[in-house]
Amino acid sequence: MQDILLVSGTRPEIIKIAPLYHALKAHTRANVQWLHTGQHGEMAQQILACFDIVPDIVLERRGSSLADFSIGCREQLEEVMLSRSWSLVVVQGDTESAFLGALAGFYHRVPVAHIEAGLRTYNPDRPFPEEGIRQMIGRVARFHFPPTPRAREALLKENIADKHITMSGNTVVDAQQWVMNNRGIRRRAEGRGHMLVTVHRRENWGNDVEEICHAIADIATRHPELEVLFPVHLNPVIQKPVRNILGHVANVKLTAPMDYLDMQQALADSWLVLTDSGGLQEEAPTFGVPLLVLRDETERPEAIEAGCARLVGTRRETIVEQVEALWSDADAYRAMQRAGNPFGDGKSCEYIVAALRKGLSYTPHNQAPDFA
Ligand SMILES: CC(=O)N[C@@H]1[C@@H](OP(=O)(O)OP(=O)(O)OC[C@H]2O[C@@H](n3ccc(=O)[nH]c3=O)[C@H](O)[C@@H]2O)O[C@H](CO)[C@@H](O)[C@@H]1O
Repeated sequence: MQDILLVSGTRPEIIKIAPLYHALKAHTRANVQWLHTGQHGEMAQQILACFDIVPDIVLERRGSSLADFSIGCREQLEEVMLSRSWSLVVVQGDTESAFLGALAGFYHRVPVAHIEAGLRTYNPDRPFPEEGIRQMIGRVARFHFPPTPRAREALLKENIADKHITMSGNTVVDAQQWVMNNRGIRRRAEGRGHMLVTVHRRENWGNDVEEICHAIADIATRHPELEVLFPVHLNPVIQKPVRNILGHVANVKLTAPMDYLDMQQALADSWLVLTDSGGLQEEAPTFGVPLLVLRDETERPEAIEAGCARLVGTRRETIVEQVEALWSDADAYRAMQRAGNPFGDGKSCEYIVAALRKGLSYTPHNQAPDFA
């Protein structure tokens, strides 16, 4: 029996690996083991529960600094790697957990599969440290699953052999389909719906968060009939300015971070999304909800090119102008709504399982593949 190790650490990783876990369990005879590194704690448990996943291995988070977390995680991963003869390690994205999972596979000569491969800004400072981590995982992975043609091109330019690359779309869309099918998520709002806002990225800490909040206050004041829903990240760097600037605006509802199902429901019920989140850029088009990206650049330009999102940056006046433009121009709004989702068709896991089945059957210690 082939033993496959799925490594997760943060909220977005769990969301994007969850549908693959279910697909591998349903369509192969492999022994699929879910490992959680503990990088995100309580928030991770919530998301795992949404997808009916109980991790097989949970590492103990040692220390609060990234260095301490890394050292502890590396040590414990070493024990896990030695505990059996793994056939494959699967990592997703660009976190420390993904990097350590990939490194563990690499050192033990176990093939590494990288989901959401090939995202690039080629600016190691933005996003930091993700851009560097993505590139490093790309160097050690055997199977690369870029979500889009652009991501595939980036990998080819980095001299990764075509035969090791399978363009799969983003599994985030599979995750959405899973909750639509299994949890009944669908649009329930009547009329326009609310404006959903999230901000958490490091690049926006400080003055940019304040500018964004002032813009939201301006919009909410001009349109008292528009409800603004803002799940506020727990980081005090975000909490403080958001509560100071928006805490008393009547039609702005500040909430705790939402669990994944509530977030998908909130997304489905939105008129417009304002965010610096990567995941939401990929998710909003599934529900046909236009999105404004509160950043100066994005490693997901596909949404901008497809027309379902606009890059607006963090200047107060520009944000207000862009929201007003969509408020008053029904045609422009509809065009964004109808652009479709450039990140995937909900079949990414099917493509990934097929590619792994083919690829793994050639590795020497897997003479009799268990992929049925
Ligand atoms: C540079 C970059 O782009 N990096 C990305 C970034 O990920 P991100 O920006 O997508 O992260 P978030 O916005 O935190 O998560 C999004 C997911 O969470 C759900 N969500 C959100 C708020 C909430 O209240 N409840 C929820 O359920 C939401 O629907 C969505 O699915 O960092 C990760 C490393 O941490 C990286 O791997 C990832 O490339």
